[in-house]
Amino acid sequence: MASLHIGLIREEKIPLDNRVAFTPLQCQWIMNNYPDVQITVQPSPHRCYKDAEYLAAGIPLAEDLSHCNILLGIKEVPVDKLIPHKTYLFFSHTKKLQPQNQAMLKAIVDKGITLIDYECLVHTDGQRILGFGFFAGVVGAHNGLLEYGRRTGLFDFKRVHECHDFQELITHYFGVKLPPVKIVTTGSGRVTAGILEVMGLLGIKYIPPEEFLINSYEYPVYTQLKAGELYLRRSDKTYSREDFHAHPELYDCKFLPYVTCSDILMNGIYWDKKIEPLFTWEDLAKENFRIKVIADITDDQNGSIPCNLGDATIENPAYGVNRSTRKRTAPYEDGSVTMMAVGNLPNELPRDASQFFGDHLMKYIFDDLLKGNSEMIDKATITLGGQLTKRYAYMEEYARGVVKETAVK
Ligand SMILES: NC(=O)c1ccc[n+]([C@@H]2O[C@H](COP(=O)([O-])OP(=O)(O)OC[C@H]3O[C@@H](n4cnc5c(N)ncnc54)[C@H](O)[C@@H]3O)[C@@H](O)[C@H]2O)c1
Repeated sequence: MASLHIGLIREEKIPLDNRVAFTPLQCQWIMNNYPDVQITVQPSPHRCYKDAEYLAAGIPLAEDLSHCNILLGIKEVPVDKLIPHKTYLFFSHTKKLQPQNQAMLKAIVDKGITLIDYECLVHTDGQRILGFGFFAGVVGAHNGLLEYGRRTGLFDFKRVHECHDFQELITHYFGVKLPPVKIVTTGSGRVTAGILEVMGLLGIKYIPPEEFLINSYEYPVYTQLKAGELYLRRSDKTYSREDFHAHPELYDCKFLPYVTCSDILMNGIYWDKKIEPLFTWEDLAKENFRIKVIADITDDQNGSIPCNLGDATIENPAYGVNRSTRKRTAPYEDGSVTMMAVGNLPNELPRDASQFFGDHLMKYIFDDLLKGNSEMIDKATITLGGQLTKRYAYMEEYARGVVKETAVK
């Protein structure tokens, strides 16, 4: 194996991200276990792991990373920070020809850069390898409960970002006795795994969907609706995963009965424009709409949750939506549903989110990255030395800077 020098770049996209691809201890482990690998960290005042923590772990800091062959970041890299002829790994958000990143991809081509996109790294069954969904689910579930507690005045939680890390958050759950709240969760991916983690930590009892629909409980309970329980093909009332993914427009959504028997909705299901929303504005305005708080972790504006009117912030994660006027209100106003909708939830637990990410990077990607000649890496390589690879040839006009009206956001 040839010797390799990895650089961890400082996040520069505004708003500044606090996550990182490898923690100090992960860097130390790599340097101890891979004698041919060196790591250098670009100093950063806003990274969740401080420069001093990298130094304490024996990882050198340097502003200039021009000696590194591979540069690892998280978010898009500003054009003027891209170093020519390097190999970069980060979430580029370019494969759907997103207009906001077109200039960056053009610069990547012009500067002869190799771009490997984390989002395109998949297992052989097509499942994405890297993502931050689990901690989005943890933070979203916590925030959903917190908003319910504040809305009803029944209990209060500390904010997640005021905790050092997940371990500290868990200590705040000791001895918490929640009121008899009914929580409906959707999805089965990483986000939902994070939601279920919080349900488990708080001792909230799982109830199967069919029982949840008809029963009341004197203790807190939740149910989980996976896609197969939420969507049925209109023609024959069946569900097949492949068919649903290929033809979601042929499926009806079966969520409606749950709006009348749930207090909190925690939404973690994948959505796109062809998939029916969970309910309509008309349903929201009805007397029997019982849900008081929606933690929309999936967080598509006007998406699976029609009353998602856009993002709130980590500082103020919730707003209200008046059920009749459909207007944004203060979070807990009478006649409104409380919406918790934040697009960067993992940034509330950046140390854990980074560690989780780095673990998966080490486990599933690192060896392929070092040895080269990897199909998995090839599939995620958008540009090689500034040339679009065959798989991404459809981006040719976009990469040249040609503006098309069909591009998606
Ligand atoms: N608010 C935030 O901070 C935040 C953070 C991370 C993820 N998210 C969002 O949460 C949602 C879920 O993320 P996740 O990490 O759990 O995803 P995941 O990749 O772990 O799971 C997605 C699930 O959707 C299914 N799916 C994939 N493609 C599909 C298709 N074309 N049609 C129907 N179903 C499909 C998969 O089978 C899988 O079960 C996504 O929309 C994601 O963008 C939000």
